[in-house]
Amino acid sequence: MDLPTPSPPVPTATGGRRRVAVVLFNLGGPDAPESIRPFLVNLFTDPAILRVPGFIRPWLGRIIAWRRTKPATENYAILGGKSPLRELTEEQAAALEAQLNQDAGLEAKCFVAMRYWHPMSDETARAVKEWAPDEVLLLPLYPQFSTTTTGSSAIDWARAAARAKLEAPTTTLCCFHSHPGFAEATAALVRGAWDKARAELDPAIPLRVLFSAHGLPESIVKAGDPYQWQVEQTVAGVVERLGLPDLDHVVCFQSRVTPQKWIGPSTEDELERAGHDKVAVLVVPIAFTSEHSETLVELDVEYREEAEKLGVPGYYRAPAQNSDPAFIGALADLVRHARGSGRSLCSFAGARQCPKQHGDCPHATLAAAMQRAKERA
Ligand SMILES: C=CC1=C(C)c2cc3[nH]c(cc4nc(cc5[nH]c(cc1n2)c(C)c5CCC(=O)O)C(CCC(=O)O)=C4C)c(C)c3C=C
Ligand SMILES: [Fe+2]
Ligand SMILES: [Fe+2]
Repeated sequence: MDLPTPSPPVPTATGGRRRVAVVLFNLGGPDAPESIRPFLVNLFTDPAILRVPGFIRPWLGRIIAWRRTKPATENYAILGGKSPLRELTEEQAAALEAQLNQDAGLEAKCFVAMRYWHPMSDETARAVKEWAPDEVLLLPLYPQFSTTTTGSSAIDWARAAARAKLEAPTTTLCCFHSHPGFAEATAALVRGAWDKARAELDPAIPLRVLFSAHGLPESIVKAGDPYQWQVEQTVAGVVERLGLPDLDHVVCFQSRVTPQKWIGPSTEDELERAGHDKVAVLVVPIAFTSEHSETLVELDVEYREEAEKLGVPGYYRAPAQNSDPAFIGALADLVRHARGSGRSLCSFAGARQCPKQHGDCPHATLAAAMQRAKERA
């Protein structure tokens, strides 16, 4: 990917170890039942999510959030009334910080900026400013780039950083969908789950892997989002490293929440096909790097029940990466590469061009969108 606007490294303010603030982006989740409605309002009034004219958005977003509150509350009730995302992301931040601080010449501090619930960009940008870093690295915890996730977080960060008068040189990492270390770490987790499932299952029953990614409205992909293509790249990289010849596998999409047409096949349709084919399934979450409501409720409760009803002869689930040391090692590698790249928007070493989006690439236009957000702040 040709990514614009180089920002050359500057000498350290301290003259000693370079102080690098790493800001981990994630979506965020409610921390109590009463946070569910305002969290959903934040989500559905985001222009990256609800793509309608600006004057309608605050109204329509609140109506959609109001309608979504009941099913979301039921889901979070299963998890004790809150999302585990904040704690899990903070654990990832602490593990990454420990790895990075083993590097000579580097003093790293990892911060968390959630898009729709606390800690959000404004409070994190103020904390980063107070720490006075020599440079800032923005690290999405979404492996694949979508304007609805990484793009939205980066734009929100640019606004918040400008308001906090945080002027340290900043590098934004766009994605790491087929980074070798990430693919290796993910494949090891899938392989462990596969071996466990195979050991439990009747040897006569075939096992199919369902790589289940978060869905997106089809219109967002048609508008140029490289997300679906990058999900396919992740799956290809993981399958290559699994060492399971002729693996029966499919990429599918879960968590449809609006009535528009979403990209497919849906994970539910794939469960139906597995029931029809009488094959057991190993479901692998492939677009989230930590457990949250869509893995712990949708995959572990709802789809499991659905699979039973559909006559699927076995249902297994691979864990999300969370603070798996190999995954954290891959993040550390990404941080080292990105901060040394001399670019303000950085891809990872060996990233392949997205064939459809090249020339009109959302990563390339992200720099301009971040600049506009900064100017408007
Ligand atoms: C139009 C709506 C949505 C789009 C597009 C969307 C994209 C998207 N989301 C994730 C990852 C997560 N989503 C989470 C929660 C969540 N997402 C939506 C809607 C859209 N997401 C809603 C309404 C919610 C709230 C929960 C619910 O009502 O079901 C979460 C956090 C879950 C938690 O534990 O709190 C994550 C993470 C991706 C990767 C993505 C597009 C690529
Ligand atoms: Fe979502
Ligand atoms: Fe691209």
